[in-house]
Amino acid sequence: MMAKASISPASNNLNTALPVVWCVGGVDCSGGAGVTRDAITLADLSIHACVLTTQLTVQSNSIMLSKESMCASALNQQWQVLFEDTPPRAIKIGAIANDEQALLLSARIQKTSNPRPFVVWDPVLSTSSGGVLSELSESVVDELLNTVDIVTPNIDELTWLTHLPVVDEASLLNAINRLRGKGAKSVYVKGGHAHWQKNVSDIFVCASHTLRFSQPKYANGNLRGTGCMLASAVAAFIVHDYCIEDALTLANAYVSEVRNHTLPKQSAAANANAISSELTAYFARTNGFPTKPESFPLVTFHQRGATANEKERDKDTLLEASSCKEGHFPALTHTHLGIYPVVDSVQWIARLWPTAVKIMQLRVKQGSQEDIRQQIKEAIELVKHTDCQLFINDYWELAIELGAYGVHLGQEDIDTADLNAIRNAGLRLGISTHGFAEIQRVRALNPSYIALGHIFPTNTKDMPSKPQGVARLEKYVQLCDGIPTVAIGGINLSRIGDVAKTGVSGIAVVSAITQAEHPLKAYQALVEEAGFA
Ligand SMILES: Cc1ncc(COP(=O)(O)OP(=O)(O)O)c(N)n1
Ligand SMILES: Cc1ncsc1CCOP(=O)(O)O
Ligand SMILES: [Mg+2]
Repeated sequence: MMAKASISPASNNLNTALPVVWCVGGVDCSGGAGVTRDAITLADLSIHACVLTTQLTVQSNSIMLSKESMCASALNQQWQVLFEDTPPRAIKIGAIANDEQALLLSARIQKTSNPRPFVVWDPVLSTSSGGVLSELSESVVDELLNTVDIVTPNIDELTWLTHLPVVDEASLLNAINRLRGKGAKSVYVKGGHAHWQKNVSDIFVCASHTLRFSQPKYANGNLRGTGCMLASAVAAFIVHDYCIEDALTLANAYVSEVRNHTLPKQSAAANANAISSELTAYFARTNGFPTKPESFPLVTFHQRGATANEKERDKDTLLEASSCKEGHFPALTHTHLGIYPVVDSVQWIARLWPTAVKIMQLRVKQGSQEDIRQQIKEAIELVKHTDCQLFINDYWELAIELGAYGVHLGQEDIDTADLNAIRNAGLRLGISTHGFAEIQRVRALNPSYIALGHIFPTNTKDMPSKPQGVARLEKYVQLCDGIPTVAIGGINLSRIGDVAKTGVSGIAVVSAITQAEHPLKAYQALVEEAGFA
């Protein structure tokens, strides 16, 4: 499983109906960007926004006339009055007018502990109409970088923060490294202005890994404030308890859906009514939680090595990211999978196959290579002339050599396994995932099924991630968009009914069968309770 950056949002002291996020930034009197855009985005994602104003900008959709900065003590008062009443679970910072404001904010944030809010800094330098909003000295920028959890510049802002030109992939990575060297815990650079890229490719870098988020090139039309929207959405999804990788994936999909939803379509109706379409295009429509599979970015992932050659390896993976393996793994023979027993010996396969089970997995975690090889061989032999689709966990080379039906791999395995060899040998491939980012990573590989877990707490395996629950499972199934899905983790007779209602294609279980007093009866009861009979 991909290592998740360890970031957890604080919880509110107040028993408010909605979680609270503070937006700190400038008021754009046209409503297109700034804290107005933040508050609308947050409300759209079921968050209450408190607004701490740093400056009033007098601007329309096309021109910025002037700005009036708030003095630091007025900003301080806003902080004080809100803090007792509606403490934030996250803070989204936008345009900071000057050093005084910035130092006040970083001092306040550093003193806020227990619970400590998650802080996103979108370092807005200027308006889309060209007005400069922020003048910060280098030491103050560094202070802020060391205070916040994530900084989200676009390419120009990255240059502003680092004083480094960013003109291609190498200089982009160099500037990100500079930012991290200055103390930024994690950096998310928006690639919208990266003229050298074929697709829009945003990049997230933290201490342990790098993720790329790619979308086809888009036109923003008259839509403003998409950077504010993205950073606010990240704060919102963190507060809704998503890990940072999933929060970024969801925020990216959210902005994409708002854009698609807002910009005029090239339809006859839009053309006939071009003037009003133009006008409405300034004003982002609300969207709610993103759900459309086509608006989610392609995600590629690279674990950062601990060796000197790290830079080179990062580069390799990033290049590889754009060429994400083409082709599909073979489809499953039966896609209504039903109950999917995952067992640790060939004896269990022998015991269960008379049930007419449609899919099983041999997951052997102990024993000599010779013993494992023998078990895989016998298991393949046992199900050879049956309907049962047998997947071999981990041992993809043996699975190919011994002619298995399929292989099941985890997130780390797909970094090292030869996926082309598996596909060329005609084996099916199932892959484990643990959230939105991993699903988007894996969808691009066109596997035979996607496993989703762990849904409930489990004693069978130590899981670094949190249980996902049935509500998220339902969203994951929708995102898999027709690729067969398998739910796994802590699923038993009392939980299986709710799991089956999500529309998942199969339900994998270990202990509910292998620790049952009567495993065959337990299998049958699960089939019936899930409505798979
Ligand atoms: C159906 C199914 N889903 C998930 C897993 C877990 O696989 P993986 O992440 O490779 O972890 P291990 O099983 O190897 O511990 C699975 N085996 N089957
Ligand atoms: C292998 C695995 N991967 C995610 S959860 C899990 C174990 C599931 O076992 P159980 O069904 O006993 O909770
Ligand atoms: Mg495995």
